[in-house]
Amino acid sequence: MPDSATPVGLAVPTRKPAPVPTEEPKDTTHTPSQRYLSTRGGSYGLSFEEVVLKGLAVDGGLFIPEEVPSLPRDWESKWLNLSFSELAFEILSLYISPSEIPSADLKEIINRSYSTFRAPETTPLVPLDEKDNLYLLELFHGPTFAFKDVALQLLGNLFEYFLVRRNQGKTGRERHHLTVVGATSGDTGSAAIYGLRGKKDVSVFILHPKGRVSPIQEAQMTTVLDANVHNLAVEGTFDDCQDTVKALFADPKINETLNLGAVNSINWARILAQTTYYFHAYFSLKRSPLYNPTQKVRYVVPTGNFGDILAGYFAKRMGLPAEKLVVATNENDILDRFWKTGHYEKKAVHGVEAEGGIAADGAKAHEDGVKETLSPAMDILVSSNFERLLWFLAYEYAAGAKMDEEWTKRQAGQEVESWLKHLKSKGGFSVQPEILEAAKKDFESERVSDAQTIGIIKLFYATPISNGTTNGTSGYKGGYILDPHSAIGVAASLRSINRAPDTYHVSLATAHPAKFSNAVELALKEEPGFSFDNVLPQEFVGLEKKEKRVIAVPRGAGWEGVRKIVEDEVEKELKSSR
Ligand SMILES: Cc1ncc(COP(=O)(O)O)c(C=O)c1O
Ligand SMILES: N[C@@H](CCOP(=O)(O)O)C(=O)O
Repeated sequence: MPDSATPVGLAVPTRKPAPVPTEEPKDTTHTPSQRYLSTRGGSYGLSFEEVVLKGLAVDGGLFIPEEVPSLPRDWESKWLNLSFSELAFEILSLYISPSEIPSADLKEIINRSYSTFRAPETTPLVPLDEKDNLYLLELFHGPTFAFKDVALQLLGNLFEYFLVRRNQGKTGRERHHLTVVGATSGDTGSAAIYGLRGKKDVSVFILHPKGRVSPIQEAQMTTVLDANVHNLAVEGTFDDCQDTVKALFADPKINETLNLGAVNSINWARILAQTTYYFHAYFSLKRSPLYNPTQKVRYVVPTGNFGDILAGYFAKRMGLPAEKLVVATNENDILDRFWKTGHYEKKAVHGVEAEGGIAADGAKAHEDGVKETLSPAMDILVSSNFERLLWFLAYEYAAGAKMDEEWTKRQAGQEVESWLKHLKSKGGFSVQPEILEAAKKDFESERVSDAQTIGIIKLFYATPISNGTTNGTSGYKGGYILDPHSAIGVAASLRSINRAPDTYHVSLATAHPAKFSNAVELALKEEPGFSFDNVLPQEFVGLEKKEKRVIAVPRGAGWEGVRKIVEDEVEKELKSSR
């Protein structure tokens, strides 16, 4: 068995062990920072620690805070020059009181989480076209080269902190053992594995759709040989993996015996952690010598499971002056169709879906409805976090009835539940015109085809960066190599700039291009001087040839088949470790 401190697969910085919590736990009655509701109407009075460890509410809903805190007075001047970690501390402290995690501990967890990032600014803001006010927010400088590291480094350390606190003085089967189950279309899996590999009292099971993640993503996950890491290659789509994970959470038996934990963005801590970079980008802009305070800011987000952009929505609700959040989808465009029509339907109903599963722009539809695109991490039909936005939209609609707060919240939960029942039974639902209007106040949306994605990768490689700095992806001076997901954001940004010139556009760059050789090679192989080897970080060289460990899950195994694998593997682990 490899030593968990010895990096396998990825060359990683050495991690410091988690410190023992600085204060004695005050039995089990940590004063909760605030309580959390379920988007399906339940209110369980749970604390931050409880929602982080549970992941999903028992009614199948997602947790949301009862109150979205407002920003402190003078936040703009007080936070202007803070580092990423200092900013994360200020934001997280609005949700987590020191009685739940003492401030010194929270600071230490945050600092440790971001010490693994390669960029000193953690998430640097790079000017892509200063004339057009277009900036790229590079979120891929963490250990696995994807934006997921920002939240999953923190979540891994939070899990560890809570488990150390719960398990003090306990031995053997008395110890709280967490069984993390997650679904991935490529990036969450490796970021979660990296955040949790070798951690005590945690087993990790990651389900990925076999053959539908990029070869580097697959290797990043399956070459990690730590005993507590289990990769499951599922015959099916990402949505099948996500449905299986949700079915496991809905099963009281496994939930009780194995203490399931979530690493997907259904876990509230993922969203909370991601709000930091929206603020960080805002302050990076404000500190720039060219900043014009009369210009507004838009954030453009390549979107799949709706977790990344939802963090922006929370930042906006807290008070960040984001004029709009722009949803950028690939050809799996359920979200774009929602903003255009008010219908949330699994199956495309507008003109782009042509007969025989071939769309007008040449995209192939899979028999299961998901198109395989050049941005595979966003090949998702049902975006789980959209449910959280639906709750807020339903809440505001219900508030029009001017009833008390309890009634309004209950009403919102019931509305969400009824929409989701329709999604399950009829494949879709429609919202009231007022709700669509409310959704349009904060959001716009764009759909970007594969052909457009390739066009954008080419364009920005061929166009020198306006200030001539070395870009963060390859060291190439002049042009910029975008990964296909980030390219979708940039394509949507250019369209948004046409509608809203004189507005800053912060386009979120969600992965390093080396993870997606297929799209990058397709776009750039004929460009003079281009070589994919120059894009490849040292950490990826030879990765695909390393020893792998993976469990195959045949089509038809169902969630019960996965449950059996999880139960058996956890039992083996517990036997060998205790
Ligand atoms: C590289 C990349 N870009 C964009 C996304 C979409 O993010 P979200 O699912 O939070 O909408 C993902 C996956 O989630 C991803 O891995
Ligand atoms: N694109 C994701 C899909 C899972 O999304 P999550 O944000 O809910 O974890 C991936 O790369 O796995």
